[in-house]
Amino acid sequence: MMNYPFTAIVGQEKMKKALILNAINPKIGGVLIRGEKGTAKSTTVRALADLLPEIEVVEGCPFNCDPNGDLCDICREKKERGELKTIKKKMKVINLPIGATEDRVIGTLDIEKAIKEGIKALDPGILAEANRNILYIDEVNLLDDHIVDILLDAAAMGWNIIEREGIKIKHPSRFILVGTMNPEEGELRPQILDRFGLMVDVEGLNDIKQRVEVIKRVEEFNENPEEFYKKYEEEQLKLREKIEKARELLKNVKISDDLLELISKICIELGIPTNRADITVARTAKTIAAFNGRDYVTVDDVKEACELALPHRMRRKPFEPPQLNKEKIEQIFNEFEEKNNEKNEDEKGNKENDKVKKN
Ligand SMILES: Nc1ncnc2c1ncn2[C@@H]1O[C@H](COP(=O)(O)OP(=O)(O)OP(=O)(O)O)[C@@H](O)[C@H]1O
Repeated sequence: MMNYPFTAIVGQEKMKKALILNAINPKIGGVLIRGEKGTAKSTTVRALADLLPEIEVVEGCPFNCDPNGDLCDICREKKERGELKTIKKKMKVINLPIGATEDRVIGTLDIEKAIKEGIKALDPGILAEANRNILYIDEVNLLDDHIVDILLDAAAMGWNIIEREGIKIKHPSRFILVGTMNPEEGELRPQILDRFGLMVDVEGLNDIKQRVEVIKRVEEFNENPEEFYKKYEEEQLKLREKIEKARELLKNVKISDDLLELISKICIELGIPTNRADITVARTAKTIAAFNGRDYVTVDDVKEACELALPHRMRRKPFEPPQLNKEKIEQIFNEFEEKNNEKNEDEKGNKENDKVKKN
């Protein structure tokens, strides 16, 4: 069945931005989307598939090995023999259903065959498919604890490791974790919360015009998905190209030491212990700059990145919803801008003094 087009989602800009940023830069580390029922969370994640770029993978590899990155045993042998061929493949959204068993997630291993043939004895699971793709979990807060632990281990190491009766088989598994959840059905364990690069709170639309537009578009889409898609084809193409360009530009995006200091100051003053926070804010700010077609980061990019990367990392009591201390952040940004203005004034003054001296 055809997906509802991403560019036809009404409003919900923050959720759309967070997903796009991850498509540009997988190193951001995914996104957790929290919100009430029926606010287009799952529709938007599924719609992202159409916008995803192509990546280079080893031809025929069930784990989508990166020819220039970590390789599974089969690809490593091929490389040593000089037989490694690469092809381009579109990134995908891989669904992890809530009821998935451990075998389905990590794959199944034929032990007798594995002794002789190694990794060839593995029937790949979801973690294989998810390598270098988006791993999507709807209702991630309802996922079985045991499966959560498997995901956390794989995410921490970048490898899926299967140990059975003294035999150890592994393959690369670096996925972009995207989860959606309705907080009314329970909060998420802090360990998994911290694994998401970004977090977005989605609220239902409160504008009559926007809500009417949703009814019209969804009805039109259901009546004739192909026709509906055609209406948005050009916009989809434009956005895909913008993502593609941003991926190229990202390599050259620079961030000043002043802005790095600002990021760390914010994290310290908000009492966020993990350095992962600073790193993610910086990466996200660079990616926002690239999406806007710039090769340098601005204060506004940092501000937007903080709003996406920090809320779920704030200290809070157990089971309290994650929330950003917006006033505190605003204050730090104001101080930064005041200091910058003073610096600029001083520099201007110095230049004028120089002029006077020269004359
Ligand atoms: N802003 C929007 N733009 C377009 N369609 C929307 C919007 N908000 C809701 N919808 C439509 O409402 C329906 C419900 O959306 P969806 O299933 O994605 O919600 P959800 O947030 O994932 O909630 P649930 O957990 O109930 O599935 C879909 O048909 C979707 O297209």
